[in-house]
Amino acid sequence: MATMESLIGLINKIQRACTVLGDHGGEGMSLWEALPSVAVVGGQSSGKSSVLESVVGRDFLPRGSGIVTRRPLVLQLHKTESGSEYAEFLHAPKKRFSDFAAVRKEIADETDRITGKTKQISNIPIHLSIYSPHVVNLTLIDLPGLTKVAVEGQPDSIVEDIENMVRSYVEKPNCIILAISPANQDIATSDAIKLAREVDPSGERTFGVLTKLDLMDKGTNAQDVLEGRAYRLQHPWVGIVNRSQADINKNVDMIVARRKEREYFETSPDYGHLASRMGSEYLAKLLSQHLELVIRQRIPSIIALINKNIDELNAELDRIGRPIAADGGAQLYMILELCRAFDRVFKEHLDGGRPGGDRIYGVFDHQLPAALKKLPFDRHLSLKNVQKVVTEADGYQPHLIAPEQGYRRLIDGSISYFKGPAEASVDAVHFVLKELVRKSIAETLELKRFPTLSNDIATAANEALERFREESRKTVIRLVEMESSYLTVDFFRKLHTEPEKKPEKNANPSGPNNDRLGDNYLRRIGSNVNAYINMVCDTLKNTIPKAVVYCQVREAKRSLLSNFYAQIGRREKERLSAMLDEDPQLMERRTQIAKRLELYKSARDDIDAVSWK
Ligand SMILES: Nc1nc2c(ncn2[C@@H]2O[C@H](COP(=O)(O)OP(=O)(O)OP(=O)(O)O)[C@@H](O)[C@H]2O)c(=O)[nH]1
Repeated sequence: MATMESLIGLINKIQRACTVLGDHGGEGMSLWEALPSVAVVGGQSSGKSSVLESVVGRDFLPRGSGIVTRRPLVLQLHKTESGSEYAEFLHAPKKRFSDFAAVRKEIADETDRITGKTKQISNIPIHLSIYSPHVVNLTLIDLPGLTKVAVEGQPDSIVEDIENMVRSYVEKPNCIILAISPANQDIATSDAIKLAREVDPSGERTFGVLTKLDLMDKGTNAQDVLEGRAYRLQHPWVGIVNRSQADINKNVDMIVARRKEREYFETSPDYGHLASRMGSEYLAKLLSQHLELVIRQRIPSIIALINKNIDELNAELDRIGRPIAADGGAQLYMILELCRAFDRVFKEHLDGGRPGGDRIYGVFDHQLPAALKKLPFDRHLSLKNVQKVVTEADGYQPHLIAPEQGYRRLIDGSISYFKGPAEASVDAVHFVLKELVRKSIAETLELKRFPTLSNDIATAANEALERFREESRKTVIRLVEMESSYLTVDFFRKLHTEPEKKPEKNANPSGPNNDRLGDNYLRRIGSNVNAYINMVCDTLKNTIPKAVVYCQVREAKRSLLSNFYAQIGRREKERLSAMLDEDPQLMERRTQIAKRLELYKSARDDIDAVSWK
């Protein structure tokens, strides 16, 4: 069975972790909200600070008129076995305060650091731990005193602002409310009770504390309240006698004050019968016991919440990737793995599974045939041009049988038109591949966290594609030039054996010499060349795609990153780590997650250790 003190000490640990994590109960269910805490609530001058101080047993809270507490003070009391007392602030973790006057000054200064010297308030808590053999383990939250009027220099809204801030703490179901009311005021007018009733109507988490019993009018007493008749709460009321202002001015020691308080109750004719259940020491014990009960009830849900947080953080860590190894070999391995991941995605685009590869087929199936169709052979093989080319080719001696040179020039001229569509196919496929590289990088999840490496891969892949394009361009141009360099002889031989068509009736009637360069004759040359070019076109329509795929697509699949691999293999460790440079925001996020994980895990270990003891 866990001991009470270890349980509360444990909760203190978790609460400190929450503050480190900046988790002071924002949106959603935070760990902070899952843990019980004790908030001290009361009107101004109700004796709030005095109660807190006597529970702690030390003078340390700033005093003054008006609103002194302008930020919540989360006060964690740690009982030590022996030794000296000291205090520590979370915002100055290395500094131990053993002078409590300095603690008071630090609270005031730290308040001003956030709120400025104005009398504004802030809901960011100050975290103070006090280590002492004279305290019980307890976490208390001191809140600004509820007020009814704004003092000079404060906006009118301050009354409401304070009430809202106090309410934001006490309305949490895990908050135990220490409602301070002065005995010399009618309990019906108590600000603390009013607010407590509003947020905790059943009274199960409200502890009524009645201060200033010694200041009541002679002949009156607070038995009605303390015995629960005037205002009923589920927990018994505790009466307190704090130091008077005169005691404070005389620097009456806290220990002495406690003794005097004890004596007051023991000797009081009104409260003697209640003495064992009165006073600040009793209040501290009562609170600890109640906290133990609440914490014990909460352990399963706290563990569940921590586990949920751990799972979420782990999942996020998986998503953004684990930290990078420090040694060169491991980094090289990692780079190669990332390249391979990219390569896999890229190949899926080409081979199917991901879209994009089909666009290459589109180039061959639509773009190339359409471009071939548009070639201006009509113009090139028009009667006029045929005549011009044939005549020019003959020079000063007209041909005798067949215009051999004329044919060759017409064919050469026509074939050279194929270079355009051939090169356009090369370029079109190049752009498809380039786009696929871009897409593949974006789709390679593993690469997301490495913008530098992504860039390097993109550059290397694009350089390779550029080389393939050049090679492919040379190859398709060569294919076209091969067509000019040696013609298909059979085609022309066959032409020769075909019977000549009879000239049409209204054809050119001029003599044989004239007929040699007559329209029919030229038309025939044109149509022969055209037929030959059609045959070449059919061939190229098939061979250009083959060349393009061979030089560009096949190479991209085989060796897109080959040069890159060779380069990085030679690289120094420094340059490798530079390549694995991550997005700084991501690195920051990972560090944060790691820190949170560690805190949650240690909180969980602590809980496990305590709850199974
Ligand atoms: N005689 C006597 N005086 C008390 C008692 N409790 C508080 N006082 C005095 O009442 C005054 C106000 O007490 P504080 O403890 O400062 O009250 P507070 O609620 O913290 O007030 P603020 O800090 O202004 O919000 C001080 O002068 C205390 O000495 C008590 O039980 N008996």
